[in-house]
Amino acid sequence: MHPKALLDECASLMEQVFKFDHPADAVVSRYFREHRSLGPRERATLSDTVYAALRERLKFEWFARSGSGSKWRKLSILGFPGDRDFLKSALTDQEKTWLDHCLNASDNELMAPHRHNLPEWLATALRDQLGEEFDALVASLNKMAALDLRVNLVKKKREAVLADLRQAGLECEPTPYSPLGIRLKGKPSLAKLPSFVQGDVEVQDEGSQLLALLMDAKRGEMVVDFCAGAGGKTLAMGAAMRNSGRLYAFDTSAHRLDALKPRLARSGLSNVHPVAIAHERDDRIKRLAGKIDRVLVDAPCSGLGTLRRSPDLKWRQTPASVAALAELQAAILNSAARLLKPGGRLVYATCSPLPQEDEAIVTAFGEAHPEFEPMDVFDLLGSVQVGQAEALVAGAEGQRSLRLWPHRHGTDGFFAAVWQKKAG
Ligand SMILES: C[S@@+](CC[C@H](N)C(=O)[O-])C[C@H]1O[C@@H](n2cnc3c(N)ncnc32)[C@H](O)[C@@H]1O
Repeated sequence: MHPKALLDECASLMEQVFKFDHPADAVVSRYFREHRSLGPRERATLSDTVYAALRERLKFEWFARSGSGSKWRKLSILGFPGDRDFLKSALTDQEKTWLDHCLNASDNELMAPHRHNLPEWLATALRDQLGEEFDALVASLNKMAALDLRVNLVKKKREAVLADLRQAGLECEPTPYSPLGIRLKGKPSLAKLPSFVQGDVEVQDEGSQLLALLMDAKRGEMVVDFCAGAGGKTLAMGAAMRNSGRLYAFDTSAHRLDALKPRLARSGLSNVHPVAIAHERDDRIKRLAGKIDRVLVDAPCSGLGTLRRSPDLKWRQTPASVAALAELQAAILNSAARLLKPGGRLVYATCSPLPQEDEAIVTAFGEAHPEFEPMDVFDLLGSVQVGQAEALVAGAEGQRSLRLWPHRHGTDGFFAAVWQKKAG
């Protein structure tokens, strides 16, 4: 496609994504469905351009206050990836001069928001938590998340899969923390890779693997994944249970549970039972009260720990949306806790770094439920062969929680707390 036409396509997609009425990945997918003539390289350029503008929105919008042409065209010029000469062949002389001026602007000329590119409420919350590490977090959010795989132990051991992947020409290494993880170099396509097709591996961020490991689900148990979604953690737990016992995958979104089905088929697991529920107080859940060994609440959350993959979330979430999520999280955790039998384990997790969605929910739950004893995540990680556990936890000794950050651990930002229901 001619660079001028490609830039026009970028500007048109940019305008749609920047309405922020739907998740960016959904808007991009819809655009591609409606523009079938776009080839794979053009699609990659469009999506890289839009995601760059979402990541660096405040800086780009600041630059876009000067120059000529529409805002969407200017954001596209700034976000356009790759060969500058190719891009410049689509620009007027005036635009070329403007772009050079923007590219040559030094960090000192920018104000703090144009460097961190976060809404002020979120920048404040993260600075409060991280102090001097805030800049390192900001830098990490502009890097691409690595492509991590989890080995399906029902089918193969990690060493064998590493050998298969290398044989297939992929560069890969074991992940530093998860004993089941493999980190790939680059973003190779997996669709036709034998290890993927035959279910030896599943795509799962290393942090998400650690959450599933905290459940330590065992053979023959009754386990509930309360907010299973497309089943990233369900599949990990099903394999940990060695395809035995019963693992219920609940979710209010039947659509998301549908996405679990092809993954289940690849995995070879037959112990997973997906159930679409109406809400967290659904009658089907009440029937299981007091009968379950382990319950995972991977709660619906702001997703602000996943900004490397979904930078639009920082513009779509607000303090009000976070407050509404916190109410839902507390309600789900309270309902899910009823499922546990004495001695059972409850794990509450989010992919949010915000204390309102994490520690505040945990504290309120602990105060209302003295029958649940906090467990120390440091000890639990050690017992499931996770290395360097002291680097992964936060909070008071005896009841530490998991706290993962992209800049420290190379994972998405995750939080998890664990309790055991007291016997009798
Ligand atoms: C963080 S996502 C789950 C991701 C999933 N566990 C995984 O590992 O891929 C949260 C999920 O909670 C579901 N959800 C929202 N409200 C719910 C409710 N009241 N009860 C159960 N699930 C709910 C959402 O549909 C969403 O799929």
